[in-house]
Amino acid sequence: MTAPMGTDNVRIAVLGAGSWGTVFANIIADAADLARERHPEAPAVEVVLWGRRASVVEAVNRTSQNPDYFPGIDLNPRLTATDDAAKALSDADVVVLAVPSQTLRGNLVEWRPHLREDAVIVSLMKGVELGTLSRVSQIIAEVLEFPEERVAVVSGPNLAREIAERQPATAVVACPHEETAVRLQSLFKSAYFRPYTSTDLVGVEIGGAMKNVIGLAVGMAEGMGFGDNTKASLITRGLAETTRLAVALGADEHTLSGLAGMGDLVATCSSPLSRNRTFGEKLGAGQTLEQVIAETKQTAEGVKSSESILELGWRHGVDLPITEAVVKMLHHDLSPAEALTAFMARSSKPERYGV
Ligand SMILES: NC(=O)c1ccc[n+]([C@@H]2O[C@H](COP(=O)([O-])OP(=O)(O)OC[C@H]3O[C@@H](n4cnc5c(N)ncnc54)[C@H](O)[C@@H]3O)[C@@H](O)[C@H]2O)c1
Ligand SMILES: O=P(O)(O)OC[C@H](O)CO
Repeated sequence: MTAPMGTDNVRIAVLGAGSWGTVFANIIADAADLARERHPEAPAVEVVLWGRRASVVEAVNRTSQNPDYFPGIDLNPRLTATDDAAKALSDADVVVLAVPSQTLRGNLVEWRPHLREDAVIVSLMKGVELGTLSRVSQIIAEVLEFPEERVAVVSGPNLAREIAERQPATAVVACPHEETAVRLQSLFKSAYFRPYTSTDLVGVEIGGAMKNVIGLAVGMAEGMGFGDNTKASLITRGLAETTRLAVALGADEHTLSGLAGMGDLVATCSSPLSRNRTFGEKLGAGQTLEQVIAETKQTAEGVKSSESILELGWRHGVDLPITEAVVKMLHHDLSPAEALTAFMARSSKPERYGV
């Protein structure tokens, strides 16, 4: 990896013009403007957003807004969009992926012929694939046959709406190859978005995927009318089971107390902006799964990933009681009240076990 993120101009394609893809493309464009303002000799960065729907693409190009997701919020005017993936990918040095985790494998097969062989791929996704139990970076490496130094992940407490409003936020850019993480960090650092680096891809990805499941559980507690003790208990024990699984998969325990672990868990479990928490809240308030799915227009990754994460736990002999309760409620007709009773009645144990 040389020119893409060195001194030459950079072309970045962001695939997925939904909530996070739109905002992340905007971060990159704003970051490039700031870099140029401070260092006029900095490489030029071109950002192109790919979306499936022609109406969204047309609106971004004509009005510099994405009215379906963020009406009234102005995006960087240098951001352009296309519904032609081949065009977006043509000559892209960095390809950022922001589609649902469960569709990614099929999307990548379609996009692969258009990708540059030396491109760097960055996942913004927070899920674990059903069936294969693969993390997103593993899907990318497998389908594209890319080496680990060209696959990275960005994760953290990043509720898209707040960052669309350019409120300050932080994140982690993870890649086993530190130099890649550092170069991406410099491309993504704007006045309001501060990425840190990590080489712990496993910890960062498991933190991101599991906080969605715990967010569903906390939402259910909220919907059932429970208060802050219940929610704090779920968050804290949720972090314990996230850490157990991540460490069993080879992660560094400390990653889970960082931004991609505790940070994201707190943001998701506290915010009405979280799709996962909101989804759980509606279930806890008594709506059926079908009703909530019908009302949910954006991706709530935890609904499907709860099942693959539970299976990962079984495969590695890791106890995931909150995840198990969420799976039973979502997919096996256990009521939130029954799940809570079963959770509270589990055998007694010391607070620190298994890690
Ligand atoms: N929204 C956030 O605040 C946020 C923050 C951090 C990470 N994430 C993660 O980013 C990923 C994307 O989430 P999002 O919030 O942008 O979701 P979203 O539902 O807002 O957007 C998903 C995008 O993927 C597209 N899409 C849906 N099905 C597709 C398919 N079969 N093929 C190709 N494209 C398809 C949609 O058209 C849409 O543009 C998720 O893994 C999510 O966990 C989201
Ligand atoms: O809306 P959610 O629940 O997918 O959460 C969004 C982000 O992942 C928060 O960091």
